[in-house]
Amino acid sequence: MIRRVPEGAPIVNAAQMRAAEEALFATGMSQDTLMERAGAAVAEQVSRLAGGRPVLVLAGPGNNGGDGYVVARLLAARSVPVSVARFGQPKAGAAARMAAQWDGPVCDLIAAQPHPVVVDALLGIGIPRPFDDGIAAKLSAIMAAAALRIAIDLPSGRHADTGDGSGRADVTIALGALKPAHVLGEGGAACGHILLADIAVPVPTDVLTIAAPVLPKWRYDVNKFSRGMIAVVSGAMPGAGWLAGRAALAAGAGYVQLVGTAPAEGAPHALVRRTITRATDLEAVLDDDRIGAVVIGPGLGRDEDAHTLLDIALASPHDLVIDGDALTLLGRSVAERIGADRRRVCLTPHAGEFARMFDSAGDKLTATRAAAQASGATIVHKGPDTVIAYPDGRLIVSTGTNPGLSTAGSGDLLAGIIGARMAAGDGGSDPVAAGVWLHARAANHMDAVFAVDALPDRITQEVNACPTR
Ligand SMILES: NC(=O)C1=CN([C@@H]2O[C@H](COP(=O)(O)OP(=O)(O)OC[C@H]3O[C@@H](n4cnc5c(N)ncnc54)[C@H](O)[C@@H]3O)[C@@H](O)[C@H]2O)[C@@H](O)CC1
Ligand SMILES: [K+]
Repeated sequence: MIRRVPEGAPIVNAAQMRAAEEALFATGMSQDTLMERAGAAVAEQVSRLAGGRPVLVLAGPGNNGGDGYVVARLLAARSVPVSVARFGQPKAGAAARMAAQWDGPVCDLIAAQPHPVVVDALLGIGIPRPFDDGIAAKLSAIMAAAALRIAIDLPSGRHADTGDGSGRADVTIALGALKPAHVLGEGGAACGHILLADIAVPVPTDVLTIAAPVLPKWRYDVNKFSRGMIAVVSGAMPGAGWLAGRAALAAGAGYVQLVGTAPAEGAPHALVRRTITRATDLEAVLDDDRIGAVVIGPGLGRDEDAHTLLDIALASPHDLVIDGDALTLLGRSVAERIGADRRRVCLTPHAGEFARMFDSAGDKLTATRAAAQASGATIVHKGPDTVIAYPDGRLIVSTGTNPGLSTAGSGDLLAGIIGARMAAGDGGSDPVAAGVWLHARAANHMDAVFAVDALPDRITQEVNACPTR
């Protein structure tokens, strides 16, 4: 499923969210005001999504439940048919005060009747404990009978920071900021579409969801080199290099050289083949200061020639996109060898490649950030949740993308697109994130099953639709 995830949205963990709320309370804002604000934002969305169907709000014991009581009251005020199923006694404070203001139909969760629309306000960013058997069974029956399940902040039972647990929703309305659970792994998928309710809580963070890029505007005297000249170093499986080169052209590069001892044949003819006799001949090809970026790794193989080609690419002064086999060849010595102190380097590992190069303990955000800081490279840690980490600590997460992208050749395209954007010059937004966005965005316009060969044309459409500056 392609999930809607807000672009450029802040992501914070539970502790950071609580600290942001506390900072606001310290300025004199009351918890009731904030809860009213959260409830109003959620009620607005629920009323739109419910389309007149009866709504059941499941209200838990904490502040998430408090939000639920506000939502019920505001929906009733809009004449939406709504009732509340209560789970546990609302805790003293804002939650209890909001519960006391609900004077509509209410029953215990265990006695709740199925409804077409269910609003899950049982648990939020508090640490969830598993529900006891009776409640768990009742909850799954209520959820199974619903046509639309809307979770407030998190599907109840999911841990905000890890996404672990068992809750599930069709739509999750995140309050104030996204949490790691909304974007990472199976937990992210379990949240369904994500909406962000702006409750005006300032959340300082350097972790954001990906956003549409701005591409650098061409100068009046633009030429094939200034648009971006890239060299794709092709190895034992030249088809992969061909895909990277084809995608680089599609993503706007002005001149793409496909270099190898056996480059792939076939269209497009704009792809310039530089067939070399021996791997060592790469040195002369890369001795060209018009080259804006070198892409190496797709289909490189791991034989002796592959080592030679990689050594020469690393010895060149060019910016690098390193993918596939080249990552495996670098392994644990990646930081020492890539020379990220004298050029831009982008590494594009999937989970297996990442584990061969870096310590992958901890969650994906933390591990990827540490790897970027240790290597000095920008890292695109691919997967259903792609995490981009910059050496300065910033993170960008791309998630919710068409799972049809999970096919052989997809990563080759991505390496080529990133290479093209890196070589396209400055002035736009970050070229690595731009590449990841274009790849995902193009895939989201395809059906579930598509051939990667068909993606480049769609990538070109996306490039042409991007604003420039
Ligand atoms: N902090 C604030 O001022 C605001 C918080 N908001 C809401 O408050 C939420 C966080 O509130 P809380 O910290 O109260 O956390 P929760 O609402 O997640 O509730 C945690 C409570 O549930 C209990 N609990 C957990 N698992 C249970 C189980 N299996 N059976 C029974 N009880 C269980 C815990 O012991 C704890 O008392 C946010 O997600 C958001 O929805 C919003 O109202 C905005 C303002
Ligand atoms: K919830």
